[in-house]
This record gives sequence, structure tokens and C-alpha cells, in this order.
Amino acid sequence: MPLALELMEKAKQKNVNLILPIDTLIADAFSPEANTSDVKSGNIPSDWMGLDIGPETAKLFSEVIKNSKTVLWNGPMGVFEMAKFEIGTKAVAIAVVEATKNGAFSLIGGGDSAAAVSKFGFEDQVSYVSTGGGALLEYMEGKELPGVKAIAG
Ligand SMILES: Nc1ncnc2c1ncn2[C@@H]1O[C@H](COP(=O)(O)OP(=O)(O)OP(=O)(O)O)[C@@H](O)[C@H]1O
Ligand SMILES: O=C(O)[C@H](O)COP(=O)(O)O
Repeated sequence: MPLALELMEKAKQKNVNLILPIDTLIADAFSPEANTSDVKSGNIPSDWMGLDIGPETAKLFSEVIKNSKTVLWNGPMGVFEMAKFEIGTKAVAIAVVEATKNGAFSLIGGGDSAAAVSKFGFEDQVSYVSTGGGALLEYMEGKELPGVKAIAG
């Protein structure tokens, strides 16, 4: 939490638009048979958990993505492996595909993000899918990766 608050402050100082979820799909168990409900983010009862973004957030994120020229996607929106909690991740994936159709460069990174894109059958409709998760982000940060260094000589 302190790190999140620090990053939010940093984003504000740098005029970076940080968009957070406004609603959440909650469940009473980590299970495909769980009972679910949509609540405003911040209203999750203590014995429930958020397992996907809610429909309002899916709409909000999709709008931003569709209007972007470059998309770097790292991390699913929820537990997309269970059909009940795949809706948010699917909505984002559809928006990324649409942005790509409109000329955006879309880069998807991370084993689970790649699995999500593949599950929905969109692998060929985005610009690039990388299996690198943390390594991809470190590379984007400008860090030198030992493997890349060895290859580059
Ligand atoms: N609310 C949640 N509670 C528990 N697990 C979740 C929740 N939301 C997503 N997950 C799980 O987290 C995983 C996604 O992890 P992560 O965000 O690190 O993805 P990634 O960056 O694509 O993958 P990796 O870290 O392997 O490179 C998925 O398996 C998903 O089911
Ligand atoms: O699923 C994996 O193994 C990860 O996507 C690997 O990514 P990382 O080692 O770069 O985090």
C-alpha cells in the first residue's frame, strides 16, 4: 500500500494519467462455483474477494485502450482461467485487438497475459506477444538484462 500511494503521488507530479478500477466483481470463494456480485471498488466485504474488474471498469479501460497508439499490457484483470472471472480480461483483450486494427502497436507480456490472449484466440491480432513478464518490464525500464548483454557481446 505505501508503494502504491508513492506511485500515485509520482504519477500526479509527472502528469501521468493513472486510471484505477471503479467497480469490482467479487466472489465469496476462489472457485468457479462461487457466488458473485458487482460492487464499487472499496466496498468489498471483508469475507469476499475481488476476482475481476466490474463492467463499468471494463468499459472505462476499453475506451482508453481503443484511443491509444501504443499499448503495453502486463497482467490479466482477474482470474481469467475461470469463466466467471474472465469477462474483464476478455474486454481488455478485445479493446487491444481493436486498437491494433486502428494502427496501434500492442505488446503483451507475461506468461499469464500471453495465456489469456491465447485462450481468447487473439494471438494473431496483436502486434507482439512476449513470454517475458518481469524481465520485459525491466527491459522497458532501461535495465540491462544479462542474457541480452551476452548475446549482444
Ligand atoms: N484477484 C485475484 N486473486 C487471485 N489471483 C488472481 C487475481 N487476479 C488475477 N489472478 C491470477 O494472477 C495471474 C496473473 O498474474 P500476473 O498479473 O503476474 O500476470 P503476468 O504478468 O501475465 O504473468 P507472469 O507474472 O507469470 O509473467 C493469473 O493466473 C490470474 O488468475
Ligand atoms: O510465466 C512466466 O514464466 C513469466 O512470464 C516469465 O516472466 P519473467 O521471468 O520475465 O517474470
